[in-house]
Amino acid sequence: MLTKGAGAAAAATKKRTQNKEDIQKLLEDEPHKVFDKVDITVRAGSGGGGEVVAKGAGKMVKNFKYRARSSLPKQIFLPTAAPADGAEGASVVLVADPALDNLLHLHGKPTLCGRNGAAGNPLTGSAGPLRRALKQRAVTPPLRIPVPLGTVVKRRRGGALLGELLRPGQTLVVARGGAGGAGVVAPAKRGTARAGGARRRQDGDEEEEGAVDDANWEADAVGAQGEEVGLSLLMRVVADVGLVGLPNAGKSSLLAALTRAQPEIAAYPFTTLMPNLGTTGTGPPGGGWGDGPGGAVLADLPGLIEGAHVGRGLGRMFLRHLRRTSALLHVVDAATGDPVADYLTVRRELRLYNPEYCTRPHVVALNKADLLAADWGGPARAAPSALEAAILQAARQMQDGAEGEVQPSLPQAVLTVSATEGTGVARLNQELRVLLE
Ligand SMILES: Nc1nc2c(ncn2[C@@H]2O[C@H](COP(=O)(O)OP(=O)(O)OP(=O)(O)O)[C@@H](O)[C@H]2O)c(=O)[nH]1
Ligand SMILES: [Mg+2]
Repeated sequence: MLTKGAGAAAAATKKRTQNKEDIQKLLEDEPHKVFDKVDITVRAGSGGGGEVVAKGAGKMVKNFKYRARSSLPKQIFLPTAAPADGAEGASVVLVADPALDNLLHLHGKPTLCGRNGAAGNPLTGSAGPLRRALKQRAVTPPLRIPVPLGTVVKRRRGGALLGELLRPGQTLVVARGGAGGAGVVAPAKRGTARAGGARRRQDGDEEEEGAVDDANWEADAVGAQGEEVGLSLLMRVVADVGLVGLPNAGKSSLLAALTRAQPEIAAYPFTTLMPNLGTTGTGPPGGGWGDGPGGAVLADLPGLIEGAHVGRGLGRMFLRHLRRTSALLHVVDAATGDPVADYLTVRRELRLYNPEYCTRPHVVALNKADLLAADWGGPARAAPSALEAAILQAARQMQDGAEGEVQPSLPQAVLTVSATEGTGVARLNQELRVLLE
């Protein structure tokens, strides 16, 4: 029986280790698969125990009013202070941290625990030090867990929504600390005599039978257990504008041109695996940028391909990150065979995933204009102005072709830009500002 139990325990440990290794491997190899969700368990601290003071406890102290030959006693009895309460246990609080953009730091963590409350103690515990100014309840600092903006918190069991963290610094208490135990005065034991208030214990065998009247008197002094909750955290990018387009269209390059962000840029598809955020400047048009209040937050998402709405490529995993954006910036590679078809592919994927997405106001950026100029007049390449017109035309056709319910929006502007050379970027910035107003 014992060996069997030991075997099961060893198996459980092995499984745990295996799980941990799996998570570690996943985090190293494919973090984009789990960057926006994690399951964690949090446990708040338990309350500290209340102080237990014997009834009539105290001590004899010198009576300062005593004068020779006065009738006052030389010593008087000083009862102990009222018994102190235990401190409340630490609550567990989630805090929206604008510096974070994923939930990877919470993977593979054991249960996150708040500290237990301090026991009631007139000197150091909940009653505070004896100095009056400091004599306040001891406070147990809560356990603060940083999460990125846009985190949705659900209870793992049952899936009840506990809250969302959208503003920087916003907090959400997910597990409350246990209440501290109350300070109690122990009932007098039978067979304990007091003389002059001082406690004097009688001999052994009498104390032995010292039964207590209320057998449960000590229960009040015990601190309550802290809450333990299993949570599912899900993050959705919070941004004003979402950058969408086929892989390799230059979305990350445009984000780098419009903001201070420094996303990875490379000449192959699916360079971007996790959303990158950046804030546009509010400086004068054309004259540099700088982050400041009022700047728009742009989110550069991984490339979309045909079938993304059913999960092809990085598909659905990222389409949902558009939920909280209020406008879209379509990035189209103007130097491909058919930029208009590329634009329509992305529009269609958006509509198939969520019809509401393609009704949002948007701007089209025809990127890589420098390549267009290089081999001007080639058979497959149209002049920028003709391309812009063709995109508008296609958008109108899509709008006309829509059946009833949802009207896809027309682009508010179609601009030819070059992310690498910076042409048209200042105008694009302006258009985005207008778009958001
Ligand atoms: N000539 C030229 N090349 C550009 C321009 N913008 C981007 N590129 C190049 O296009 C390639 C892809 O750029 P990215 O910004 O990584 O494209 P992306 O859309 O973010 O790609 P994914 O993240 O893979 O979806 C890189 O080699 C860039 O240097 C441009 O305006 N002109
Ligand atoms: Mg990219």
